[in-house]
Amino acid sequence: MPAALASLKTGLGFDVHAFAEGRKLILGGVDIPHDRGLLGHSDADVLAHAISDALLGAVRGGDIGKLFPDTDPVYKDADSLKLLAAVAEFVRSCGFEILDVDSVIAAQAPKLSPYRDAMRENLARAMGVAVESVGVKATTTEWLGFEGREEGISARAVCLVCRCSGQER
Ligand SMILES: Nc1ccn([C@@H]2O[C@H](COP(=O)(O)O)[C@@H](O)[C@H]2O)c(=O)n1
Ligand SMILES: C[C@@]1(CO)OP(=O)(O)OP(=O)(O)OC[C@H]1O
Repeated sequence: MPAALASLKTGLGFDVHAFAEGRKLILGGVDIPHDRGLLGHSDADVLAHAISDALLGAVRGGDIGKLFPDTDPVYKDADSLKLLAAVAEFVRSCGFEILDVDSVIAAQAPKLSPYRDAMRENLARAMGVAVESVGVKATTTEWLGFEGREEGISARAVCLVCRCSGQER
């Protein structure tokens, strides 16, 4: 196998947060108007968390809770884009470059497509990659499951990273 191919790693991330009254709905760093927000120790940005876990998975770096424990008051109401930026730095410190990220949010409501590009721009900036390297999609679950009952939102993400130091790209 060519060395460049041998240095590619994939990552998968998944996260869920429940809706709660009196919380902001922050997705991909965008404050989205809605009657409820997501509950969490941090700002509960389920999309930023799924992408963080995908990146950590790719470099076998554990998961978001290992890096930023939800028992640590430092992360109370934390801006998850800042956590994602720290994860991206950790990925680079392991010798990997972030090549590509794709994601999907499962939410019955609200309609998320108007915020897609703002989310992509925020996430790309946080990770230090081009906006073209970041995909964000949304789907309902056709009223099925906890997302369909509007009890919460889930997000899934995949990424591709490359150990590029000293190798041809
Ligand atoms: N919260 C959501 C969910 C979906 N979308 C957009 O609607 C399209 C159709 O969704 P289905 O679940 O009915 O397949 C989807 O492809 C998204 O473009 C959305 O914006 N916000
Ligand atoms: C992000 C962290 C930060 O303490 O808290 P939560 O907002 O509860 O989010 P979760 O997805 O449960 O991940 C754990 C934590 O790392």
